[in-house]
Amino acid sequence: MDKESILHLLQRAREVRENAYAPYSKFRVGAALLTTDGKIFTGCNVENLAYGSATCAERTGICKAVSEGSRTFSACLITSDLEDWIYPCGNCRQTLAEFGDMTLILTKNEGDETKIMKLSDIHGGCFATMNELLNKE
Ligand SMILES: O=c1ccn([C@H]2C[C@H](O)[C@@H](CO)O2)c(=O)[nH]1
Repeated sequence: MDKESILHLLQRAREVRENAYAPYSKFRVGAALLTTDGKIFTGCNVENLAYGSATCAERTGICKAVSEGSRTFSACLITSDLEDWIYPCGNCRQTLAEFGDMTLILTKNEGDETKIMKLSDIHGGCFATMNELLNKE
């Protein structure tokens, strides 16, 4: 991916981070998903009093995209309030893996430094497909 496209995704993720509803954690996250046909879907985290049922930014973005008919992604960029790299949580890794081995673009709270990898490089114990799950011992 070229630098310009990455910076555009970063800008969109920073914008949507402003909409994070995070009164409990006070930790805002923004994600921007790029589809294989060039569309961008953004998402922020949306919390509620039952902490465990918060929706992460990445899953908000995936749900928006799938609801609008897009299921094939080439990249997911994530940004947050953290001064360090933000990595997707286990639930999000599994949700992203459901839709293929996309590129992950990790960033920090500010600046345009990126860490780029494939989801499969970090998704560890997650199963990529139902077949993989069923074929596992
Ligand atoms: O990759 C991540 C990690 C955390 N969060 C959210 C969930 C919760 O609202 C808050 C604290 O974990 O950050 C995300 O949206 N994405």
